[in-house]
Amino acid sequence: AARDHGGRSGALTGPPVMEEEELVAKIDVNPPKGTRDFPPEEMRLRNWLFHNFKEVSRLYGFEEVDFPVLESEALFIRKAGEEIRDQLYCFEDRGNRRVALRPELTPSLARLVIQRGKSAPLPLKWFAVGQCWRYERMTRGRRREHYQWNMDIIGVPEVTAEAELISSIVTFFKRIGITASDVGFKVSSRKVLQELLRRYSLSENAFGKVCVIIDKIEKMPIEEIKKDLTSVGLSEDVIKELLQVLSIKSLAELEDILGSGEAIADLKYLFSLAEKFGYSDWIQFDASVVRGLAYYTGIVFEGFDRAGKLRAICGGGRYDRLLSTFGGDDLPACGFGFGDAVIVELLKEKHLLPELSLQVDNIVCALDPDLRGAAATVATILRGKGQSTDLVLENKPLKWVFKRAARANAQRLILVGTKEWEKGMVGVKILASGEQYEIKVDELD
Ligand SMILES: OCc1cccc(Br)n1
Repeated sequence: AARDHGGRSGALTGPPVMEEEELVAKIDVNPPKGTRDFPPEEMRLRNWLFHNFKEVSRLYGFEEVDFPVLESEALFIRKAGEEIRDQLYCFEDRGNRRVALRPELTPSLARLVIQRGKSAPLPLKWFAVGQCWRYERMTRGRRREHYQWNMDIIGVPEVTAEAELISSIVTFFKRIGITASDVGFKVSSRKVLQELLRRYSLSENAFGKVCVIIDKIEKMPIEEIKKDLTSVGLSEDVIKELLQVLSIKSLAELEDILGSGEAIADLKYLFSLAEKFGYSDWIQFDASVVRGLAYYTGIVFEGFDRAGKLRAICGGGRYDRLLSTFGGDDLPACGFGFGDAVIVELLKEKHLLPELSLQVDNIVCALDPDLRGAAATVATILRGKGQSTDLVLENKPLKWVFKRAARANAQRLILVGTKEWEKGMVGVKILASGEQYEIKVDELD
């Protein structure tokens, strides 16, 4: 085919055919599988959510911390068969180091606490909002990343710490319009299991595995649960008794079986504190709550939607032995994780998604190309006053400027015209009312 100067074929109807070496395959413009972009409208919702996370953390006197998304793989290798380990996003880096994209924030927090050692003034009240990763086979089409809000209290052995954390989540829910009729917290303690299993010689390591297995009780057939429990050494009778205890929904009934040990004492204290915090109608005892992380050692809780349509909204608990698993000295610790996905599904269900749109105070436009500099001066003055200002950077018809102003919900349109500028003035149009007037630049407020 004849070639024109651009090296393209002479074909007049088809698309331009590039030279072989010029051929560039169009890249996939979607984000990697299981990940999300945050275009402006999504980013506004995310910022709104994170602002509420951070505002509650501030209200509770917590300090913000953060850690690398990339951590040593060793931080997450626990022996209890957790899902979080099966789905670890791990690889070997160019220095042949085994590393992983963090699947949760708590191990990083524990690492930093150990690093800070005795210099850290206890109790520590730290919070973080960070992206966490898992490598899940996309068969289920689920996401591979989410952002998690964490709040942790390090150095307080009393249940007052767990009560404080649950209070902070209730405060968050209230801020965004979620009520106790929408959401509740199932609360229990791993000490229930511990005290029950202490009657049978079960190894420490097996305890973590038992908890991880039980956490799947609503997600797997009961026969599989029983098979897994047998594989960690529980007899048929013990499994039967265990499953019976897990169905208990009242503390009184639990006390009849367990007697008055630490588990009951902790739970009674937590429920009495809930009364004082004013969130009694948000929480209920449920012995089946164990959470799927092996390192919990005491109170555990999870936020659930009462309509039963969604996965757990958040979850947490006490983890008094985590630091020593990393070679540090143990410190009492508790915390929770709150993901950014289920909560948005809940807000959609409840028609509580906030109306968030782009807002600017001013749009500044030069009516003549020679006034671009003047328009830049005006925009700088307005920005110096803390006013968000969109400066039109090219020659555009007024129709275009008005359209952009409407899209940006601009309060004012500032027009820089030759006649006005000669008098040191600009034209102002209040877009809501249509009112328009001229004003001296140095009187702009
Ligand atoms: O909730 C577990 C989890 C961990 C990392 C990333 C995602 Br998505 N989900």
